[in-house]
Amino acid sequence: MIVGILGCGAIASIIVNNFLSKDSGIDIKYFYDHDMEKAENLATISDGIAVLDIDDMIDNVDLVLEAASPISVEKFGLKVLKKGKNIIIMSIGALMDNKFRDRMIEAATNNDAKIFAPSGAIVGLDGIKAASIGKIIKATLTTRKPPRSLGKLVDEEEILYEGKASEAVKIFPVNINVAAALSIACNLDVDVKIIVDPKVDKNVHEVIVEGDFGQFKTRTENLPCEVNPKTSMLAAYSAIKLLKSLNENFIMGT
Ligand SMILES: NC(=O)C1=CN([C@@H]2O[C@H](COP(=O)(O)OP(=O)(O)OC[C@H]3O[C@@H](n4cnc5c(N)ncnc54)[C@H](OP(=O)(O)O)[C@@H]3O)[C@@H](O)[C@H]2O)C=CC1
Ligand SMILES: O=C([O-])CC(=O)C(=O)O
Repeated sequence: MIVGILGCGAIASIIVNNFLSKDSGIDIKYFYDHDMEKAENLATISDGIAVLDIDDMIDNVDLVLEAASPISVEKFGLKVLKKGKNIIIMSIGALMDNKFRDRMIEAATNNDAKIFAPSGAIVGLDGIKAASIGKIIKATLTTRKPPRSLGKLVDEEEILYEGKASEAVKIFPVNINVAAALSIACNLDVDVKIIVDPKVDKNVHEVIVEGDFGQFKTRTENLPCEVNPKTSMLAAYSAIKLLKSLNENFIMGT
């Protein structure tokens, strides 16, 4: 499987640095970023090709791994699917817009392509997928990040946002994709609280889900990426695991 990466920042670097073996049958070969230098850096590490024109990537791959921004999904997502190529989307916030999500799913269906959304920086999506077979009644997300992860300078804990996920992804497009993942998996516009807290040094996500199965609560204390503290290491690892699982014959978890 030939893969191209859209967006050559923190997540892409972790993927490239943890995916050097080509034994998996997956070849991460093409790199695109609006900063050509970033694409060239990753291409050099992985003996790949940096492209100036995204079509040169899409036309030559089986799958595009988006690790750029919600805007990039809006800009290139349909194009990838209409060319019959699969896509892994990290910037899941783009899919909170129901009309856009439906158009993406329609394009995937009509062109025999697939859209994958990794679990990213939260835990519990496996249980939510199982729970969604019954009825999910309520889901909440509380995200607590250090000031540097949210680009804030504060001395004391402060609630930055309290409301629905659909609004949260508009206000914090590169900080709360996890709320979109949770909402889409639960089929609910979940309640979100975002707290900036100078006392924590990790990106902490607490998820509570209630349904006819019972209730669960998960708490992830994520180490932020060195190069981009907004983003947690686990998010990049989830993309790598999903990518590898596409070529595996034994699938664990829902
Ligand atoms: N699902 C989840 O749980 C998580 C999702 N994410 C999301 O994944 C995405 C990638 O994260 P991360 O690697 O940390 O981000 P980075 O900012 O480190 O890297 C993204 C790269 O993509 C580039 N880029 C952005 N938009 C475009 C575009 N339209 N066309 C070409 N290049 C573009 C950026 O350039 P520039 O900097 O110049 O804009 C940057 O070089 C983000 O949207 C982030 O919010 C992150 C963590 C968890
Ligand atoms: O990485 C994280 O902790 C969460 C994040 O940035 C996002 O959901 O966009």
